Amino acid sequence: MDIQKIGIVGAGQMGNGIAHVCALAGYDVVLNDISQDMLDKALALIDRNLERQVSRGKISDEEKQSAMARISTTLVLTELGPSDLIIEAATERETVKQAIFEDLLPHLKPETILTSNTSSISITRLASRTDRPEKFMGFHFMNPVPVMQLVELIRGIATDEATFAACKAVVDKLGKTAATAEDFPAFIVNRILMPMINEAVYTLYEGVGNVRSIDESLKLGANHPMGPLELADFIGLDTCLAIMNVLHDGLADTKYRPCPLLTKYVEAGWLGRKTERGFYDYRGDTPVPTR
Ligand SMILES: CC(=O)CC(=O)SCCNC(=O)CCNC(=O)[C@H](O)C(C)(C)COP(=O)(O)OP(=O)(O)OC[C@H]1O[C@@H](n2cnc3c(N)ncnc32)[C@H](O)[C@@H]1OP(=O)(O)O
Ligand SMILES: NC(=O)C1=CN([C@@H]2O[C@H](COP(=O)(O)OP(=O)(O)OC[C@H]3O[C@@H](n4cnc5c(N)ncnc54)[C@H](OP(=O)(O)O)[C@@H]3O)[C@@H](O)[C@H]2O)C=CC1
Repeated sequence: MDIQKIGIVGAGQMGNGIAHVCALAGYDVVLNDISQDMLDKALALIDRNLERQVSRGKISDEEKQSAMARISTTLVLTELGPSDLIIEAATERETVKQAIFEDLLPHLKPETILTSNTSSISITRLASRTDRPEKFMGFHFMNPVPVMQLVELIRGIATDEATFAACKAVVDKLGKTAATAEDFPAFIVNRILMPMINEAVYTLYEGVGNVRSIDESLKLGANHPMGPLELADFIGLDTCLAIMNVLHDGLADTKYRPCPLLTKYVEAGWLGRKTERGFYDYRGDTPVPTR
């Protein structure tokens, strides 16, 4: 299938990054969210991130302007109806994602491909609640989307080859690299990354180190670009907890139990950078550890 129009649901940090790279690659993009404020913020951020690429000589000002012109935003989910491909990037909660697909389906063309940017949730289960499980896939971008090279492609049990080939062609056109993963909880990247982040929170919880020493240890001792707690704040602590819960429930192994301290931060609404407080407090000029 020749994909030209892409509908993106959810204008948070992933949705805006996905809109950015799709528009830059020449796709027409309609970005949907339930909050006008999120849509406005997303457009402003895309503009800023494209400008950063212009100032570093990565793209021309003309390319930036055409990319911006290819993005429209809407609060009305049904306006994604004419899309050839849907990329759902709303909150990491299965009921939210199911409801979005349910509301969207009656307005879509029969050939439209459905995908989810979920970090962990079963693609097979999400697909089974739609009228087209063979045209449903996991399309998992990494954060920050304009910078990270990888896209994980996850087939559900029913996904057909034409759907996989169409999604792979999109990844190629974005100039990114596809890795295929089987549909098991959290796929490849988060199966490995999230237990490490959770272990860093246990290390903090048990007092083995503080926020700064834990992050510095992994940055200077293992050459990670960000420490695990800094990265958790960057991803969003609600998303990290949701992924650990999917691993714990789906694999039924206590080694995946979420650290109670991670739960406590989420309960406090300290979700990391997006709420300006998590393992660090971002409200001042420089991030200050909260422990
Ligand atoms: C949870 C999931 O489901 C899956 C996931 O995504 S897991 C998370 C995966 N992501 C990571 O692990 C990210 C780890 N961190 C990093 O790689 C780096 O810290 C980083 C790329 C985010 C920033 O790198 P840095 O060297 O500290 O910053 P900086 O020098 O300012 O940026 C590097 C480049 O990225 C660009 N950049 C940084 N953040 C950006 C953003 N949000 N949007 C667009 N461009 C951005 C910069 O413009 C710069 O570009 P050039 O190389 O062209 O100059
Ligand atoms: N953060 C990361 O590093 C990565 C996340 N992902 C995945 O991407 C998805 C999005 O994550 P992320 O962008 O970080 O999350 P954010 O919290 O930044 O954004 C989610 C957005 O979805 C919106 N939303 C919630 N419900 C609906 C709905 N019914 N219709 C439309 N929009 C809705 C939220 O609105 P509101 O705020 O008003 O609730 C919010 O704007 C998740 O599935 C996550 O697991 C994948 C890779 C990396």
